[in-house]
Amino acid sequence: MKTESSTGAAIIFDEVGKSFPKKGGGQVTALEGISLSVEPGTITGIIGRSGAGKSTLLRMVNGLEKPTSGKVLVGGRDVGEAKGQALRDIRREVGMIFQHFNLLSSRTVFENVALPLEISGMSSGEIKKRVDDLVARVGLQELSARYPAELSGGQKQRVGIARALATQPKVLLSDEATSALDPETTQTVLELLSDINRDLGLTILLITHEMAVVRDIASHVAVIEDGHIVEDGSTYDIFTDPKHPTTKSFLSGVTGVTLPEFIARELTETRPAGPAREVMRITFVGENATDPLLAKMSTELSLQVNILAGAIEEVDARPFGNLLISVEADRADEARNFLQQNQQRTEVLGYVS
Ligand SMILES: Nc1ncnc2c1ncn2[C@@H]1O[C@H](COP(=O)(O)OP(=O)(O)OP(=O)(O)O)[C@@H](O)[C@H]1O
Repeated sequence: MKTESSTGAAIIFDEVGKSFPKKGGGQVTALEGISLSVEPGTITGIIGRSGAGKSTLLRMVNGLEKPTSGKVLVGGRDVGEAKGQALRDIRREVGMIFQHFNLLSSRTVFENVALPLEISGMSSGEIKKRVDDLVARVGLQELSARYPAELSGGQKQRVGIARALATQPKVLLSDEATSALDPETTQTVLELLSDINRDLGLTILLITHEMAVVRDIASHVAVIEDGHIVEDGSTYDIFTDPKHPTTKSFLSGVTGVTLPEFIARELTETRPAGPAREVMRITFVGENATDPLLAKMSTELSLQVNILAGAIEEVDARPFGNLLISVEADRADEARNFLQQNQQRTEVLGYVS
């Protein structure tokens, strides 16, 4: 089902800084030197811990916060400089959804979605048509006359999404929109956001503290820490080849591949004297991700490979595998060369006797 189509707008952060006055004098620096280009029609995740600056960054896109330095451009327009009608125009093009939904409890589903259109002065006939369409798009046509208190969390977020889309925005901001939902409901809401992105082409910028959300929906990701972007790129590249320790720590819970406890306990950083095995992580990426490379390596090199843990996952609709193996330490170089020649990444985790 397609409502009136819109096209996404680019969002550009150009050397953005933001500080707040501190109680009792001085300044708190919330963001510093933020440069990031969000392409029109993409879904970008901003991930960071509490207090990293995510909300401040997001709120600059609709002018709820103004940068102290640098510029934020939405569809080429400078949000920080915009005032009056120009700012209202930008805000109409930027919808937002929230962790706690922010619905009006005294209004029905229909009336909540209609609110931004009433404010914009649209006729009631046009409002009815647009709202019915949006309520159907988010799958709530049967519940249009219900009040928020009569809805589940997932249904409330669907109302929030329909309301955010009412003014046919070019950008949708999501402020931890699935953090208050259970995992199953989170999946259905993320799928709805993906469908909306695909059907309407609007740009989605979402903040989260969960890499699983990024994996499931975003094509790009920026990792933010203490007000700085420490790493950004395509979700696939970040998942398969993270560089920064913060990114690695966000990923450790989500790639789901860890050493079994009895091996982790024995693992040493340096090779022990005597016979030993090297433990390595192999990241299978791209077209070779599902190839039976290990079997091939074992046969071609006559090498005994022990598989310790592993999984194949999908990121941005592309497979990547994560395998932890051990091989005889004396022949580990041969194994690494073989894998690298087949375009796979390896990382030495340590040694066991
Ligand atoms: N209005 C404000 N006045 C003073 N300091 C602020 C204000 N808003 C944010 N800050 C400070 O800026 C920093 C970044 O806050 P921000 O809310 O953007 O982080 P966050 O990553 O969204 O955190 P959370 O996930 O907990 O919401 C924090 O140190 C915070 O205390």
